[in-house]
Amino acid sequence: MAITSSTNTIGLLNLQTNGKHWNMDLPLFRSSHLKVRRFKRIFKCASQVNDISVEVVKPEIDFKDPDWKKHFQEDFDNRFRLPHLTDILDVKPRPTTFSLKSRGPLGDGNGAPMDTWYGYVNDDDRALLKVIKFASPNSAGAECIDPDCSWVEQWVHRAGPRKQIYYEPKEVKAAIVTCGGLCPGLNDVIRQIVFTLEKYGVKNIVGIQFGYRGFCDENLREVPLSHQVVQNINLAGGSLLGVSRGGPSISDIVDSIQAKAIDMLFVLGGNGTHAGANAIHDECRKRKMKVSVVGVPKTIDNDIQLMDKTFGFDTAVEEAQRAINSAYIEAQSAYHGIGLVKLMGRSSGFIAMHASLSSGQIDICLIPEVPFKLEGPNGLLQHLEHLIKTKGKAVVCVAEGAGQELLQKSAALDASGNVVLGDIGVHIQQQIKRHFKNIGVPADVKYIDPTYMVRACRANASDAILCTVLGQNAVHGAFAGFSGITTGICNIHYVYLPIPEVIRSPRRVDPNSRMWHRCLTSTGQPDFC
Ligand SMILES: Nc1ncnc2c1ncn2[C@@H]1O[C@H](COP(=O)(O)OP(=O)(O)OP(=O)(O)O)[C@@H](O)[C@H]1O
Ligand SMILES: O=P(O)(O)OC[C@H]1O[C@](O)(CO)[C@@H](O)[C@@H]1O
Ligand SMILES: [Mg+2]
Repeated sequence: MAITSSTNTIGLLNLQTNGKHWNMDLPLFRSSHLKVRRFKRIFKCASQVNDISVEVVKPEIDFKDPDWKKHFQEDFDNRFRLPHLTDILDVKPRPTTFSLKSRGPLGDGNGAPMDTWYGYVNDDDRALLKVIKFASPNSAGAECIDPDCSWVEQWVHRAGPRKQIYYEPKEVKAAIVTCGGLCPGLNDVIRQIVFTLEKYGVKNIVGIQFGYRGFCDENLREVPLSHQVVQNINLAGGSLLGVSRGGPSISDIVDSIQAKAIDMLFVLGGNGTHAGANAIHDECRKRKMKVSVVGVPKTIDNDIQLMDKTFGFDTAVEEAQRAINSAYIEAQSAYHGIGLVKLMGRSSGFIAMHASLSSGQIDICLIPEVPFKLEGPNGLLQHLEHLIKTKGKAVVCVAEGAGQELLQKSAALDASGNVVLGDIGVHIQQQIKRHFKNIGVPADVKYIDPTYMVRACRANASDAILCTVLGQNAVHGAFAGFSGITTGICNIHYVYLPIPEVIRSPRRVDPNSRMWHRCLTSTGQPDFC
């Protein structure tokens, strides 16, 4: 596998097993050798893995250079600089039309900003990306840049309304598109984008139907959006505009943006959608178009880098918890009951980990980041046998991407090119039944797969607030003249980030993190190696 170079990466681990290629960041120093040893241990654990090769790309920083911190910070500032219309176009700003001081009963949003109102964000405002000072690379979850774990400030741009804007609101045509899978809160974000655009004075707002596909399918017309249209859409789950995977080429999408005369494009989606948004931004730049492309990260999997969480994740966890509760009740009420719940999480086990933690009812949590064995003295089945003997019941939660090496490999891809996973839930269910039959111990296995139920619901309170802030900030970012950016929450502050930095690789549960250790403490499960 080719090693992709990433300037945010001090080292990069290229790990090959007989069945799989894993390309992982060593996000920051954390003693490469320690980390390699740990990965080797983890991967040897998986029963199908018998060939491991590991390569660590040498750190690019020369820590002997007395100025290395300065160089690191300069490089960091460059990487996190937000692309702006003025990078390629000679456009001049004008005073903003957004002011909460100037709102009148008609809400026309056209009042002049008041100099005495301190509600604007300064372009030089920053928020800290990393807030823990680790004393040692061996501290749990440590991310260190150098072997001494020196403190290096990493600042990112604060999100919010600016005093100067780069568009004439009355002339703006803004479009919103939602791509990928569903996620609770999509409608809340659409609604806030529309409200905020109108607050600036934008009249021409449209929705693109069914993801990127809607740009080029003649049967899919633009949907006019206004306060009235979106007023109550947050009361239902799903997306008013529809979603899809796959779709037209970037150049066809940009042709369509040009033909439709769109000035601002708000893109709601996960890592694939953001890769698309960034490519659209690049192509618009190449064509010298005055277009702001702004993302709002959407994924119940919570697999976007650098953010505290993505919208929809909390709601998905809450829904998942209901399924776990049902599995628990079934297991408790049956003789030798075993409840098994499969949850979404293609390559990241955040939903499974958080739902296990929040329910407090899980004995075994299985995630893609931590391989496990079914058979043998340290295997999952042996532990289940022990739980049935000692507690009389057991509840297991498995993320859909976990234990894929235990299943027959398939080459199938979805329309976006994502690998179609094997059904680990069904496999584990069958193996548990077979095992208990073989040992002559009765076991009543109840399997629950709430997959689409956890994401087709309406956003809960905390997600609704997050969606509101992100939707508003997306509009502020576009009016400020940024493009190729996304908006998120970072250490409880709201920030703008350049898209490439958040999609370098999917965010995964770190098996060395305190959160995973807390989950293990809560379930009491052993390592299944
Ligand atoms: N590398 C890429 N470059 C350009 N467009 C992409 C890329 N990857 C995916 N896309 C497009 O982005 C859209 C959504 O991608 P995908 O289906 O992977 O969902 P996602 O945004 O990752 O969300 P989810 O979290 O639901 O998987 C699709 O229309 C797909 O064609
Ligand atoms: O069936 P679909 O729509 O392709 O979505 C399934 C995928 O969506 C996700 O929830 C990401 O949105 C993954 O966890 C899951 O693999
Ligand atoms: Mg994706």
